[in-house]
Amino acid sequence: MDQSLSTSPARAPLLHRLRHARRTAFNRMFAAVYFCAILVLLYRHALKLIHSTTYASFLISLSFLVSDTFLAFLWLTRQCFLMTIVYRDEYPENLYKALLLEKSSSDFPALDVFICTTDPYKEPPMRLVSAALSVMAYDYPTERISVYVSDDGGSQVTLFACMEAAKFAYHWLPFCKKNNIIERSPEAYFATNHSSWFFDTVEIQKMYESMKERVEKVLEKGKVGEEYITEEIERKAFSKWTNHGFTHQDHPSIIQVLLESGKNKDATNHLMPNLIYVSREKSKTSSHNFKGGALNVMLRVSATMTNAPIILNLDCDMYSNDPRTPLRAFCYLLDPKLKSQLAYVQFPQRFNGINKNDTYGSEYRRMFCCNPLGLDGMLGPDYLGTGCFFNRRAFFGGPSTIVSPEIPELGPNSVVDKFIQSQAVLELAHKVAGCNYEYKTKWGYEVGFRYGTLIEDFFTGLRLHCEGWRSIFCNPKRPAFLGDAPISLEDVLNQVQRWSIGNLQVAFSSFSPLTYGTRSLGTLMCLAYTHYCFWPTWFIPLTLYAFLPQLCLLHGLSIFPKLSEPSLILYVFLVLGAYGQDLLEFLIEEGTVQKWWNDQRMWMIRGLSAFGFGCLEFFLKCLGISTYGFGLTNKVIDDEQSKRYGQGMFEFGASSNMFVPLITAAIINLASFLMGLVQALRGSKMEGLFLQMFLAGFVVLNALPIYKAMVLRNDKGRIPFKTTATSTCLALTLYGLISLPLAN
Ligand SMILES: O=c1ccn([C@@H]2O[C@H](COP(=O)(O)OP(=O)(O)O[C@H]3O[C@H](CO)[C@@H](O)[C@H](O)[C@H]3O)[C@@H](O)[C@H]2O)c(=O)[nH]1
Ligand SMILES: [Mn+2]
Repeated sequence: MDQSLSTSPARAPLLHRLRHARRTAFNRMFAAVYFCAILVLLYRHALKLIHSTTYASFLISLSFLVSDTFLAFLWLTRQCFLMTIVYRDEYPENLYKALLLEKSSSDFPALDVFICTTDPYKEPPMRLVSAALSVMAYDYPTERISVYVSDDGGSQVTLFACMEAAKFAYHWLPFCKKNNIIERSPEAYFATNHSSWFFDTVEIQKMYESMKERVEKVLEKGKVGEEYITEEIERKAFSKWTNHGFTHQDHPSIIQVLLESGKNKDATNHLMPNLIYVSREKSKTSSHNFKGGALNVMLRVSATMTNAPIILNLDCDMYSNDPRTPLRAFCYLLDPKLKSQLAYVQFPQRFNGINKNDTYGSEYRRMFCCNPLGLDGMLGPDYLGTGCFFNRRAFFGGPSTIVSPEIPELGPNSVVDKFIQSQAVLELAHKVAGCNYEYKTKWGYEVGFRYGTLIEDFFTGLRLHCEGWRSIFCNPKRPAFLGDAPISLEDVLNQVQRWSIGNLQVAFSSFSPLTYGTRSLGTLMCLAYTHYCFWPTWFIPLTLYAFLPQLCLLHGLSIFPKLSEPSLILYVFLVLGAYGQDLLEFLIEEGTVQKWWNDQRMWMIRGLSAFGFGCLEFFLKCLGISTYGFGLTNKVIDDEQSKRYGQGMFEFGASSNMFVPLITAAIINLASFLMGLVQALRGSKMEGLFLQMFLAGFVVLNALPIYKAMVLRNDKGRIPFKTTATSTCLALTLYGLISLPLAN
């Protein structure tokens, strides 16, 4: 499928390879044809608008012109992902030869890993423990690794879990290395089949289970009881929580070094990595900027303690499933030809435990796999929020312009020459973990994860591209990090709502011609897509297409071309072309037809719910009427719920407002489809209404699980009666409302 293209000179050992996907030529040709078809469609809408004779037909033509213009914009900006698709492979085995490394540990750069966690009741601490251990056990000089756990929940349970992880690491690290284990997350390893087990597995599994029991007991109690404290130093650490006035939203910074690589050794007398627990200062009077804020604190605290040139960022719900991952990233980050302009290497986000046909499209194949491949060929993928190796220098201005922070120790070139537990280091670390540090400092404006707001993710990427860096996307067929996806529709939609609010926030704060005026067209398209893909361009056209033609059908009004009209071909081409190309793209990236079907269904569902609610909430916030937070995705799984998920059933359950527009659309489409069917059976001429009926039928097909959950199911995941009733009332109201202009 692909043509090969070496990026290294002929005889030097190959570190990585770039392949251009052959289908780009087809994509380009298809885009040209499709573009012409869009122009014809818009021209047709404009003509109809000008020649409309009634008020109703004017309104209808205007709605179609507006929504198809939005869709055209969306299509146009999406093309940047299809024009230059590339794949990469890396060859870590050549790293030693290519870079003349002696395999002595000092040849490898130090690596700081940040793992974010927030709420131990939504993000099980054992999940965090597994994530941390999977990184601590990397096939990489252990003493060059420092793992920083960022606890935004300020919870002693999380600190306890980290202490337990440190103790377990004493056995786990040598066990993994001796037996050359692939899955170095204990949770994932013990869940694998017994063929990959060794004679000492049972013993270490016992240790793991007993650690798990302790952590879960402490979690249940909410605090660490006397019986779990074995050393004075631990008692001292936990005493911070008993201080008067300590709450999760209001407390001083807590930094606890749990393992120090110079001092701590494992069961086989090898050095351990550093493991540091950090809970930044919180105060009710200053905004903490959620995960973005946490990452900025991590950047500063790690600078004072280890200041590694390379940073890996992980969420507590993702673990590393390949112990050679750092070496893979270093094939790029240490490449002499690339390294001076390379800001980060992003690995794909892949998930475990997704059901057979991916009911909720939770793989986000397009966003996490397909799109970054296209961006990589152009200017580099966006930062996806986790599983990303950064060049620390990239946070301090462009490749040739360095922005030095006020405190020189925080700069990327500063060398830490003191022990991490020395008083000077700890004092500075506590200071820079303070909640007001960013206020009126260069850090607050120019350094760090710039958009330390609700959502930092995609946008850090944008900023780096703008300043002359590039980034790299690793092949999605070789995942290096795995996580769990939410398994209830409500959780999925809340997550998307948060993303859409974050995108809007950044779109409004940064998308100005002044900032981006000098960028290339390709960059602008990517910016536009990433900024706008989550809002009106989804939900306005979708809402229109899910309601208007069907309501008109109920009134017997024809608004699409008749079967005999030649312009029908245009409609068919536009719809089949878009869906067909999308399906193809999906299948090539290892998708299946059923998964694609569910994914396109989720596109509609998201468009009819989360995006609209996200927009609404954002504008209410602008008017000062509402406030929103980072609604964490729930990672605790209910057994019954997960059983239903396994069977591919939709999980509605809670009576969420988010479902109302969805169910309303489902009711209206079913009603209008049935109406059309009855009329057709009665023998009325349906030629003018055929396309509308077809559209309603398509929505009905997509909405089958909704009807089932409304009437046929009795389990806890069914749609609550209240939601069905509200939606029915809304459907009747809409029917009534549309009758008014049509009556004229
Ligand atoms: O105030 C906060 C809120 C969240 N987090 C952490 O942020 C991470 C992501 O939160 P999660 O609830 O798991 O969000 P998801 O929607 O599942 O995650 C996706 O979307 C996020 C942005 O919305 C990205 O940051 C993630 O990398 C991406 O996997 C977790 O480790 C949280 O602990 C914090 O550190 N502080
Ligand atoms: Mn997550």
